[in-house]
Amino acid sequence: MIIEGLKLINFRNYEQLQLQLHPKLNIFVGENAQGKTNVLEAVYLSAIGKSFRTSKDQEMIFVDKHQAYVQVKVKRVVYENNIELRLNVDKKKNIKVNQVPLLKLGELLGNLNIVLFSPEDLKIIKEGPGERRKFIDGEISQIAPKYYYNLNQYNKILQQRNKLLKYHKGKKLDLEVWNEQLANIGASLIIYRRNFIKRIAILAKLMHRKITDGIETLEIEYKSSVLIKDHDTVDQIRVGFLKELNQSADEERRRGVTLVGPHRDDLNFNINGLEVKTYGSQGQQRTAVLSLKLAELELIKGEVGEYPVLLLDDVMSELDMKRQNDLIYHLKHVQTLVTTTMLEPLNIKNVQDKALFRVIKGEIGKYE
Ligand SMILES: Nc1ncnc2c1ncn2[C@@H]1O[C@H](COP(=O)(O)OP(=O)(O)OP(=O)(O)O)[C@@H](O)[C@H]1O
Repeated sequence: MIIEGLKLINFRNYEQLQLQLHPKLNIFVGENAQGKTNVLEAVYLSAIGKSFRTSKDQEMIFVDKHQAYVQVKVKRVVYENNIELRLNVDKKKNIKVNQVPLLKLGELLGNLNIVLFSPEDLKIIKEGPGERRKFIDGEISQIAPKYYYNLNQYNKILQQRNKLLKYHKGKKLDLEVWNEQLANIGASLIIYRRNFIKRIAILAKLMHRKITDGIETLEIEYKSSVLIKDHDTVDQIRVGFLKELNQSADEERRRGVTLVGPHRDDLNFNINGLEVKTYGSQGQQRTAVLSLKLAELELIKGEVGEYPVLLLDDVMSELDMKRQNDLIYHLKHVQTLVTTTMLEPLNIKNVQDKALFRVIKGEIGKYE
């Protein structure tokens, strides 16, 4: 799929922008704080319904204005999607796809698939399990909106269960009904995660092998908080989950919080048997994330039948020549939006299919 055009009104530092995109490589060049990332943010918003930089929609509205408008025209193999978002200062945002207003944010997912690679993604490797869960949830939600719905349900049940535990901390409490609900929906999340991680792990291993000329083996492993076996069915997982909730009941009462479940899952990244977070060099960590991102492209292609749009925010110039070449090789069939402060470090001389844009103070023109 490709984005044909983008229109912004009062979005971040763009008062008015109408942009035609190239079907392959689009490079946005500009000094710091000119509005390069804002363009990627608008695209991300049209795909996911949220920003990757802020949880407050209001921050994306041009200061002192009341509404921001974002329109993205997506061309897919057999149909087109016209996505429109209106962010409002004092009420919820409105989203339309092909003129039809959406009732829930989840309905937007899948209309435009994207993969974002930004310096922040190193957090997936370097920081706590919450970052890795955010990654898993974001990726699965894009290809399986049912997962997004289940995840929201799970979080609601979890929140209420935690409230009860906290309120009755140290006291006896009957949680049977809550446990049943948590285990039911939690088991389905675990199955989705197990399958997704299995698939992305295979693809990322292949990518990483190629990028490192076969020297490094990247393994990604699902560390489920609930004890599961490889071929457990959803029902077996549900039963196991319930058992663990019962076993940890006393501890939960003491601590006033839910101790078992997908909200405590994690991922392990190993290179040649060593944990990347602890033993990997900066370069290895960056390459592991690159492999993961390339794997995502392939996984989405396998799932929806088309490559997603790739957003590279300020990461290209951080890669060495070999890795840039590997990346560009993989992008032959993928529409890509790249931001950079300088063109020189980018190894793109041999890439014919491209458009260069110059970004200055919320205006975009041809790069001359
Ligand atoms: N709501 C807003 N209204 C008006 N301007 C805004 C708003 N939010 C951000 N900006 C402006 O947008 C600019 C930052 O844009 P952006 O984050 O896209 O920078 P960038 O070109 O990617 O820079 P860098 O290379 O530093 O990452 C800043 O000048 C900032 O003041």
